[in-house]
Amino acid sequence: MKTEVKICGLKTAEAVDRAVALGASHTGFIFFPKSPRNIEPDDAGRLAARIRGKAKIVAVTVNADNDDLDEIISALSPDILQLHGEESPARVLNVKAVYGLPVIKALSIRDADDLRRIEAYIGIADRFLLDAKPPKGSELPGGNGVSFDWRLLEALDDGVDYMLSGGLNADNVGEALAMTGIRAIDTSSGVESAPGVKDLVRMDAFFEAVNRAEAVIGKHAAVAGRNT
Ligand SMILES: O=C(O)c1ccccc1N[C@@H]1O[C@H](COP(=O)(O)O)[C@@H](O)[C@H]1O
Repeated sequence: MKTEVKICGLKTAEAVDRAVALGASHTGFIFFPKSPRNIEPDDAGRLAARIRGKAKIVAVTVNADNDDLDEIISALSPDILQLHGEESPARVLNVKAVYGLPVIKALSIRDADDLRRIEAYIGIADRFLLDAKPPKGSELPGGNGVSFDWRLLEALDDGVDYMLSGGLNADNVGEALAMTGIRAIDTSSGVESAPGVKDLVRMDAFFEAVNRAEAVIGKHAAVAGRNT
């Protein structure tokens, strides 16, 4: 099974084109003024037009109100909304009812209690994005380049559909895929040369690492299959 890869925080045509050429399944555009990856809705709409239909277009928002969502959705026409703030289950339901778009609810994880917060959103959010808790002092709820303890995911019910996020880069993504068994991942700062600056070489390296890990995992599965 091919790993779904979301490249988030895209701001340039070069980065958008490269992400899709490399096989990204999802492209993320950040609407959060404090972020170095913040993009104006019209600019995001122009970039998304280059790749619409080739990869899912995800609008990433943080505690956005309906006025903000109206503007973003009308400029971008995203396939998916990623709610990366403290949106309650009731707010997620409301957003889905008003806009009729699938919602990825991001949750920040540091310990087992954080992971249990998923339960309140089951049957409401279409998918989850599990990110690390921001370090103390960070103004960003995501995009901090930090990972959480992936062993916590062992406690997660098999039926929970999520993307793994937080500090993934070419050096650790193979281990993340092998350890968690997840086939849906998300990265932002791990493919940048500076905050908000996507680096095509790092993007290439990230996808190479994913492809290498898939080949190894596939081989192990084939051997296991022969031995059963
Ligand atoms: O990237 C940001 O600046 C950002 C701002 C506000 C909300 C979410 C944001 N990013 C999300 O966080 C993940 C993880 O980032 P990283 O790989 O650890 O840098 C990113 O992919 C976005 O979905």
